[in-house]
Amino acid sequence: MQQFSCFNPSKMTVIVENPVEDMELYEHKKEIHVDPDELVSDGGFTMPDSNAFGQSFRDYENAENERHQIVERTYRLQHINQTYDYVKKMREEYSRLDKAEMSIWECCELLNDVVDESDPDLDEPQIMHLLQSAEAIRKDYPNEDWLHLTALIHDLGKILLLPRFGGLPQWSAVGDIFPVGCAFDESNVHYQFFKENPDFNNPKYNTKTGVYSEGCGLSNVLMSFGHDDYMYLVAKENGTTLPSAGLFVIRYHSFYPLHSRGAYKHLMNEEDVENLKWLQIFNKYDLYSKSKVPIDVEKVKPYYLSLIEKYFPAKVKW
Ligand SMILES: O[C@H]1[C@H](O)[C@@H](O)[C@H](O)[C@@H](O)[C@H]1O
Ligand SMILES: [Fe+2]
Ligand SMILES: [Fe+2]
Repeated sequence: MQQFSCFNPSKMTVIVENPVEDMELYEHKKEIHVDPDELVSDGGFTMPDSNAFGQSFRDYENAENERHQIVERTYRLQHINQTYDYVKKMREEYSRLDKAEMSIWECCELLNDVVDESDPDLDEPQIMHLLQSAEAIRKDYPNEDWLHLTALIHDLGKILLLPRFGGLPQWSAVGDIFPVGCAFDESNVHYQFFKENPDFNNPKYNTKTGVYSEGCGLSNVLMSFGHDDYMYLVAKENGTTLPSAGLFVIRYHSFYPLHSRGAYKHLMNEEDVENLKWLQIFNKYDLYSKSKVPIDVEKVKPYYLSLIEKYFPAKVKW
């Protein structure tokens, strides 16, 4: 894996958004300067050669894999049903944040009841995945506490599957994400299922830029609705002080066609290009920390509670 090859640890600037401002406008930003010496690109965390089932990671073709059919069904429904209109409707509904009030840690605990049917690499409770990815990234980037917290919360949006949060179907909560309103790129997994999406043949939505323009910036692009966008909305609307790179990682961590295959780059603006470097770092820990090695929750809990207190209000609207 050469995911770091494009990461140039020269003096980096991370933009922090003022949470009360409309972030789509990218105004009123504070800047944090990160010391590049703190950034260890390959330290304590070792990437495994195969996943917890002894197979290669992200193998969507392997019919021997018993989870294969469940995963394929999820993607089939996702690709057929996630249309431009559907996404607009869901974003409106979930921007209201009227489902619950609870702390970030309470939400982590809720993830124990969530099963993700899009993931060929993981059948552990989701809370383990949160802690495994956070602890893995902490090993290599000990001083970037915002990155540890970003990892801890990146998948919390999967509560969308629980009845209290709308009990959404798997295809509207998990899996890789992609833009709607422009042509679906062939690098999406199980691309063939898009042919049954009503937008596939709609000339408004099926050209390379569709309803967007070159370099318009990802924040102006509607993404298929799921746990990434929901958690981004929750973090932003509750006034998190996480830097813009943290919000970007949360919002696009499932955008594999972009961060791992380089598709849709024509929609990015300069700030996206900067933030993508962090996302590509993050992805290594998100994907390759999925294992059967458990984390002692009680031991690490005080550390994560301190980060939650630093970056979030005590009660968060969901
Ligand atoms: O199956 C996985 C899982 O749902 C992850 O949480 C998501 O971020 C990935 O993109 C997806 O491939
Ligand atoms: Fe995810
Ligand atoms: Fe994840």
